[in-house]
Amino acid sequence: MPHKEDQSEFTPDQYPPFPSDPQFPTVELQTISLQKLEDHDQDEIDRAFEAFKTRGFVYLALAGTEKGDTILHGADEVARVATQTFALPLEEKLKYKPTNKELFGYKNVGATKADQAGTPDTAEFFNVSKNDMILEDDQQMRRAWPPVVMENKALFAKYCRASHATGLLILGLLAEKLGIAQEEIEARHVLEDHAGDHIRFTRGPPRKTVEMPEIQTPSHTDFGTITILMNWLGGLQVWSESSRKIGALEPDVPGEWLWVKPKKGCAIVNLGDAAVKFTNGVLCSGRHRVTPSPGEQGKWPRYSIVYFVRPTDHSKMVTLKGHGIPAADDQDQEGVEAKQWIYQQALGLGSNHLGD
Ligand SMILES: O=C(O)CCC(=O)C(=O)O
Ligand SMILES: [Fe+2]
Repeated sequence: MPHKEDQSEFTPDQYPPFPSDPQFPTVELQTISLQKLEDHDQDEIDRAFEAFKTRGFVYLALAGTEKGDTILHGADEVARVATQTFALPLEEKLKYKPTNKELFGYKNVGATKADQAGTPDTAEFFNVSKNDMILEDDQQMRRAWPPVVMENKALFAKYCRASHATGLLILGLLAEKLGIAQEEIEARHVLEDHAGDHIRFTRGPPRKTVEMPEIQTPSHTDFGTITILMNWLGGLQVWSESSRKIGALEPDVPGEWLWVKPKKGCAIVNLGDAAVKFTNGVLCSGRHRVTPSPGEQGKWPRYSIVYFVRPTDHSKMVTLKGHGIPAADDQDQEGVEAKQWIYQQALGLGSNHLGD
């Protein structure tokens, strides 16, 4: 078992606040109430729709609903498991590298290029597959997981179910606004069907210098449909201008990086490239990256817990039909399957840790 001090790496009670210095300009995101969305509050749905069309990112206030409370409290527990996972020796973690054109398992520091010059990233990830975690105890998993993950399977299963359902609730409401049939969304995101969905633990090292030149996670848009992110320290930045170009490594429109201040009681929810694809660019997947935390916050290692909702492996990646979706020339085609589509996006980001 890991030592007790390994767990002290995640100490949210001790974190200083995000600095209010103008050298760290922050983005204004809409705060959307999960409870109001669950209650089908039309004003809240309209605000969420606008935000996902223009910026692709919102704060989602979680407290007060069963799913929201599971994510809010579960994220702290998952982060504690993350500290134990990352505390394993590197050679042990490397036994869990991705295989089979999937992104599950361990991504070591430096496995991705942070820029065109090939500068290595500084964050490590561990991606825990939804489909393995939601199995009954007597069912065969597709992959091997470290004992610390296996011991917490029930926690992960609960977290996956709550996050998946929250993502689907939002996607269903956005689909309704666009006139997309609910079955089109549901059929592509059946919980038990195999998908690239996973809980990602991320760990970024404390900042080495005030200048903080290094990038923990390079500029990207998420590949899946919707992402539910829990973080406690600053470091996440979004590109100020929205873009609907799928797959580019760097921003393709002029703008600047703005910090996303973590907000207590809220998840940060953003759409991914699959949502852009399904809606022919009506919905936006916000470009983002992770740098070391600003100011005093940079003294702590930075953890985040991310849930990626992705289309199931055999879903066809085509533009869906709906009154709010401009016609696209792929609408009557078969489309590439999601698993292949996502793998290609990952390779496009310069990942060199992926098996095939
Ligand atoms: O750590 C964060 O705040 C964001 C992580 C992220 O963007 C990702 O893992 O895709
Ligand atoms: Fe991301």
